[in-house]
Amino acid sequence: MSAVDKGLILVVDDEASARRVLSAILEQEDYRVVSAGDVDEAIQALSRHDFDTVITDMKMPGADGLQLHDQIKQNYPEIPVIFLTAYGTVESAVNAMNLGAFYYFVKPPDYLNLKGILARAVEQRRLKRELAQLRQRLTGLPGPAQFIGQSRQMHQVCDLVEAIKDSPSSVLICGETGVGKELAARALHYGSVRRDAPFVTVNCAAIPGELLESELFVYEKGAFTGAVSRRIGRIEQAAGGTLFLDEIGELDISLQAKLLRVLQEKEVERLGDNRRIPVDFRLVSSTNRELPQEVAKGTFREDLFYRINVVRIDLPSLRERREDIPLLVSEFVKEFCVQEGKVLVVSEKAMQTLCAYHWPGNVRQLRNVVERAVVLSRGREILPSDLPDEVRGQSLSPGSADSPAVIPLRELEAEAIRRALAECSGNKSLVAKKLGCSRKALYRRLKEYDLS
Ligand SMILES: Nc1ncnc2c1ncn2[C@@H]1O[C@H](COP(=O)(O)OP(=O)(O)OP(=O)(O)O)[C@@H](O)[C@H]1O
Repeated sequence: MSAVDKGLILVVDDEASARRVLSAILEQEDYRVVSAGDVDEAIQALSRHDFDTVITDMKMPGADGLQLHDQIKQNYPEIPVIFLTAYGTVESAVNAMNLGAFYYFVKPPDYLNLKGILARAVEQRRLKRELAQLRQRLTGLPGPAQFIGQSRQMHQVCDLVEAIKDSPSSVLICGETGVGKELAARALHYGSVRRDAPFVTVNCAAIPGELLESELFVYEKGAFTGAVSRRIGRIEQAAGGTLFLDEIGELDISLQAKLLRVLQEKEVERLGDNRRIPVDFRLVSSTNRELPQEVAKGTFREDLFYRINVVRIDLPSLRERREDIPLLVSEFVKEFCVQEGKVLVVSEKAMQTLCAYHWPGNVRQLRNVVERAVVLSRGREILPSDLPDEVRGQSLSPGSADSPAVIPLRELEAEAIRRALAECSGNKSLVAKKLGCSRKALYRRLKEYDLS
């Protein structure tokens, strides 16, 4: 970061000369500037960079400044927006200020005045950012969970979480490793009426059988070899709150029977003194196994399966919702830049590489890759060279270590469209040209594969 870096500004104007003049003036003042010629470009830029302020023209062909303002207020409410407007649109700019815009100037603006207002906007943005960080530190982690994702699948998950959060019914969260199952469990708890009671996690895969039993149920001194003092088991600890059994598919068959009894009788038998204690908790479980298959094999009790699976939440893998990758990347970059004290953006090529990878470890892997890139990056941009070899080197060639030997044609076609969209920054005419199909055919496939 330059010692005099004053902040990152997005300038939006359909007139190239107006963009150039304003950008040059701001750069002279030690602001960094990204410019966009229309609202679509501006929205793409917003998903990639963490702007301190947006300065936008009001009237533009297609979507106008007001629509951009709406989008910013919805998705990035902390970014101040300054309007540049012609005399004819002053009324709209005043309305926008009533809806939360920071300021407006009639074109051509008095640049001295504009610089003063911009400095205040940037300062306000920094204060809000600091406040959010302080709040997060004060409330302490683990806290309420925040799902990042705009895809249709993530909207469906969030709607389901919202609909069932206050119900006492048991929930089973299914999905591959790293898709956010624990995050969903936290969202359920911290969004619910139980939020002030404990959220207790037990990882059934990480704790061996006998120890797991002692984790779950109270044990007394001498209850079994190694038990030296009295302690409240996890089930009792979750009283009034949520018990999250991570990887429930790993629970051995004798513990499955004990858990089933607890769920049926709403009582826990204390290990060691055989007293029965009433318990009230909501059970949320997660698994990356196909439990019906385990039931069929006899390794998971059918009666327990029905008890824990009253409501099922399926979390999609990251490759099934690639449109969320740019947003996840930019949020993780912001988070790790704060941690590392850096200011970084992701280069176009690096973002394309991230969007094209198939992410077997899902969001966890993406988060780790971004953290590593932020730590390694030496310049102002994250480049493909800051990404690990496996992410850079992946191709759709059959038989490579990570990719399946046979790729369904639909998947190949959807992948080709995603890559072209990323390469052409979403310009549909160019995408259609590059793919050698008509715009109409492209739009049909975009709809069919749910790509935006
Ligand atoms: N939608 C999301 N938005 C933001 N962060 C996410 C999202 N999904 C997952 N993460 C992050 O990815 C990491 C892994 O998430 P989590 O532990 O919830 O996954 P999991 O499905 O429970 O994994 P496992 O099956 O391996 O236990 C966490 O750091 C989590 O915060």
